[in-house]
Amino acid sequence: MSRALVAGVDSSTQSCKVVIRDARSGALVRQGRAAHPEGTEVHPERWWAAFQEAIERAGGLDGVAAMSVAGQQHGMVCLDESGDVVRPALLWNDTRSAGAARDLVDELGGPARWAEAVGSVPVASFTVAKLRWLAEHEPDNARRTARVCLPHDWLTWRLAGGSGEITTDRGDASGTGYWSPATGAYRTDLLELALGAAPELPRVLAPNEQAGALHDGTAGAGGGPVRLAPGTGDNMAAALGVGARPGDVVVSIGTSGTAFAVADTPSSDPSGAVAGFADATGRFLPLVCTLNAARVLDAAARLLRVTPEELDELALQGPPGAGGLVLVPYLEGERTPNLPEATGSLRGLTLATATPAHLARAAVEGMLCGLADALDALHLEPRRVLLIGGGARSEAVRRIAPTVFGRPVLVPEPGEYVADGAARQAAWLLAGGPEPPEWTVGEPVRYEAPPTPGLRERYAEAAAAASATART
Ligand SMILES: Nc1ncnc2c1ncn2[C@@H]1O[C@H](COP(=O)(O)OP(=O)(O)O)[C@@H](O)[C@H]1O
Ligand SMILES: O=C(CO)[C@@H](O)[C@H](O)COP(=O)(O)O
Repeated sequence: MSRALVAGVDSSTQSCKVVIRDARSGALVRQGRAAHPEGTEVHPERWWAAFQEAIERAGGLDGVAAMSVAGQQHGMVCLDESGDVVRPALLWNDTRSAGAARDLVDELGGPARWAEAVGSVPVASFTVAKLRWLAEHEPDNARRTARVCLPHDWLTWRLAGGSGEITTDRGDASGTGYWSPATGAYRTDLLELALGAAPELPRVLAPNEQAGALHDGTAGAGGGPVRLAPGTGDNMAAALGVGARPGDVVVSIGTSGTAFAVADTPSSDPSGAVAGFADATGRFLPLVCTLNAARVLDAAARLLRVTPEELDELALQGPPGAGGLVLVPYLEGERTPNLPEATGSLRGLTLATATPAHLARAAVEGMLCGLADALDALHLEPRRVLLIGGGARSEAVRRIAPTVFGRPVLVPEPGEYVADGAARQAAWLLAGGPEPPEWTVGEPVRYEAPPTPGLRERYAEAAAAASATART
């Protein structure tokens, strides 16, 4: 009998990736990817087109028995009574809803009230803030909105034929700002506070509950329809894909930078730095997110007119600390710290530091300093720090990270850990049982180096100056 395969999808900010793996062992069989459009508002049909292209590049779904979709968190997908998309989705990195988030925090009585209600204090990224923006700026679209869901919910629903019930999971629901990880229930009062109405919300599935089946009649392995697992947010899927255990902190350098940990109990941080998310297994996922990660390196490479590999070489030629040159990487505003209107800045420019090597080094160090602050905000003493995401493919990032974090980092073999986590979720649907099936993840490579003296302090000063400018 042929072996059963599972497909895992990562519909993230910049692209859609598909992996097809053996359901039992987790061995990679084939994979594909396709780009998403630029910008912070995207019509969901563009994700669908990229998904289909990625599946085709992965050689189709032959032999696949179950599939699961992980997606970028928080994106606001509004549907009307007929299931048509009301307007392009506003993505997690669209900061137009910053004022709406501030208003919502005030209206509920301050950040502590939100942290208590839903585990997180909303900033521009959260769906709840985007819905308030919609109510204020596009009241006709707000009125037309009969259902609200998230990117992975919409793709899963579309795969099942685009009619009937929409579903979600605990992980992604926890990024809306109107679902509580601690109680496992929606706070429709907060949805109403934001939108002035309570459109229908996706049903929150248990971690290995079936979301439906592939609509187009594609027969799965064994002749039955391809079964759909609940799917989840991309960070929750990454935790599953990399096999994160209590005591691990995962630092992901994708479009966003995230630092997160698997926890047995819910968290709530009234400072707003740590989002108290749920994970994809029934546990919790405290997470700190920055808006500026791998694309800081893309921008530096563009400025210097070099390839990513050449940027790595330059950064590794530059002296630790970049001779005092500090790049504060708020290129898209920032989320943690919450400075949606901030811009990037360069400090410490002298004749000596005005070289490509110094700038490349400062870009890598500045981006990593933002993530070091994220790690600190978790207030954990991690057993392991695992580095993943597109930016972790950079040799300079791997070698410089320990000098900034002040601890060794472990880098798993480069891979698509979000899509892998989704595939593991699909395998869990097939296998049943209380825990996902054990898949072997290769031994990570350990990078170790002494901390660079004074670097974090200089960054803190430069970031404080950038933040003071943004607040005036
Ligand atoms: N070798 C590399 N060096 C530096 N950055 C890289 C490298 N490979 C990929 N990246 C960066 O990774 C980013 C994409 O990471 P990914 O985790 O796929 O993002 P997302 O999931 O948010 O779409 C891009 O900005 C890309 O430039
Ligand atoms: O908003 C968050 C986490 O709260 C982001 O991490 C998004 O989920 C987008 O992820 P990437 O596309 O950068 O992986």
